[in-house]
Amino acid sequence: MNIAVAGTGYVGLVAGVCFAEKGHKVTCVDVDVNKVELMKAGISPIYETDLEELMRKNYEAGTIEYTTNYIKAYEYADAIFIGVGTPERTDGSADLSYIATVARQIAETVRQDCLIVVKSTVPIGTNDKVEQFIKDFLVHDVKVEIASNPEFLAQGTAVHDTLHASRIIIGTESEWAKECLLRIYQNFNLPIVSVSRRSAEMIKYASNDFLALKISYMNDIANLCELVDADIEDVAKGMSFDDRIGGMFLKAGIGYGGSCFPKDTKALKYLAQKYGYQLKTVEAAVDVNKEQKTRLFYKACDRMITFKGLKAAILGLTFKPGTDDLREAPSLDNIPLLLEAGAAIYAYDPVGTENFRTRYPEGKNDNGTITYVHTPKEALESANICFIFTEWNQIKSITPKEYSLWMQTPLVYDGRNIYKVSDMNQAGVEYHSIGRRNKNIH
Ligand SMILES: NC(=O)c1ccc[n+]([C@@H]2O[C@H](COP(=O)([O-])OP(=O)(O)OC[C@H]3O[C@@H](n4cnc5c(N)ncnc54)[C@H](O)[C@@H]3O)[C@@H](O)[C@H]2O)c1
Ligand SMILES: O=c1ccn([C@@H]2O[C@H](COP(=O)(O)OP(=O)(O)O[C@H]3O[C@H](CO)[C@@H](O)[C@H](O)[C@H]3O)[C@@H](O)[C@H]2O)c(=O)[nH]1
Repeated sequence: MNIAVAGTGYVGLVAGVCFAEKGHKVTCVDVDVNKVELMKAGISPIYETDLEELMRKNYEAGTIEYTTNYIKAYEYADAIFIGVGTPERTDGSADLSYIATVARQIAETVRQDCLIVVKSTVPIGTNDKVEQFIKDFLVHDVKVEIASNPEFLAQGTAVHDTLHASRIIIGTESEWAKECLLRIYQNFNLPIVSVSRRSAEMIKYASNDFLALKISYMNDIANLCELVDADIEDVAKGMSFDDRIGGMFLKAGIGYGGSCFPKDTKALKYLAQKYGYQLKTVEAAVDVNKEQKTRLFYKACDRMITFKGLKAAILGLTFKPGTDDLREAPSLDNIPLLLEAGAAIYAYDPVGTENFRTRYPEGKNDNGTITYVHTPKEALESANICFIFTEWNQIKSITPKEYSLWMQTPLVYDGRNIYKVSDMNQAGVEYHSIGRRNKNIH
């Protein structure tokens, strides 16, 4: 089929490339000229495993193209997928302005019957509004219908998650729309769950918020573990054997970040409030996460008399490994606090440094300074304190002994529970992590 995709971020670009890979003719549209030029040159504007290879393969085969010319892309498309952002507004609600812009552009350009598929995460009822909006502004006498097809990929594994998705959710209001989506996904050979549009929109939020809740629950239990001298890693392991609980997303740490969990929990909380309902579980997940993110910093404050002039090694800036994305990363909560306290920060991240530098330029920031380094060793050498924010392999491969060899004071605050407490203590490191008591400190 002839498919257009609006937005070439994590969702739009990966969906477009995978549709091309599965035999469709795809045109990816973005308003960002630089992104489009990069993609035409075979370069992915986002850091994702396997993406560039598939982009090049399909571009050379002529099954995918990139453009800023939405008119050409939309006018004779059989289906248009919308994958633009729905960021958080200051009140927690989802900003639908990008969706509205694309909807208007579609209404004014489509010249043949067309299925419009909303892949972006949108509040329940948005698809209805998009349909009405497009019909209100439709220029040509054609049939348009809206379907919901939320996306479940995770960053860092986006291509794999799309080609091997656990399920494809299609939310439609007619047999025509359903048949069309079934045809689009025919070659993916994946389980398809067909529901109403509103249920599909809810499945996305309910899934993300459940995972966020699971993480916050484990973080809450982890904090209690520290008080009662239990070990959260052992607790999670013991829980994971129960199939009803499952082994995934039980990892306690420095709180969830990323472009989705933080905003989607707040958006559902906001939506519930709008209907006069208090979504207490999700609210609790949000509250726990907020405190979790700076818990280690405040623990360090209890231990230190000052950060002024001290060398603080920061290992990991991105919200998770496998991505250069900094959205809602714990580093963004903690580094400003350390700078305010006067620390001399030496930050290492294998791919996130350039993005971080645009927000915090090298040199003096607030009362402190920040220096970006190329290796963990440069960050750790002569350091007085170390914070681990991301569990990159390059960071996991630092041995406990190296901390005590390289640092002036081997004092480590690990937000990802990378090491065994006993290994760190044996190596002479004062080690603070999440949900596990440092046996050397009472
Ligand atoms: N990032 C993820 O892992 C992920 C996973 C599942 C769902 N989602 C949801 O998918 C949506 C998109 O997320 P993302 O992370 O891919 O966003 P993103 O910010 O990475 O990309 C959005 C893209 O849309 C482009 N754009 C804006 N207006 C446009 C227009 N009028 N026409 C064409 N392009 C336009 C932007 O230039 C940008 O390149 C959000 O609703 C998000 O919640 C994201
Ligand atoms: O046990 C865990 C698992 C994850 N995290 C953290 O949770 C955040 C999100 O991680 P992850 O879910 O792996 O990454 P995302 O790319 O944000 O993907 C989530 O958000 C996407 C956007 O909606 C969804 O499509 C995905 O299904 C969903 O996993 C990160 O900060 C992780 O460090 C934990 O703290 N403990």
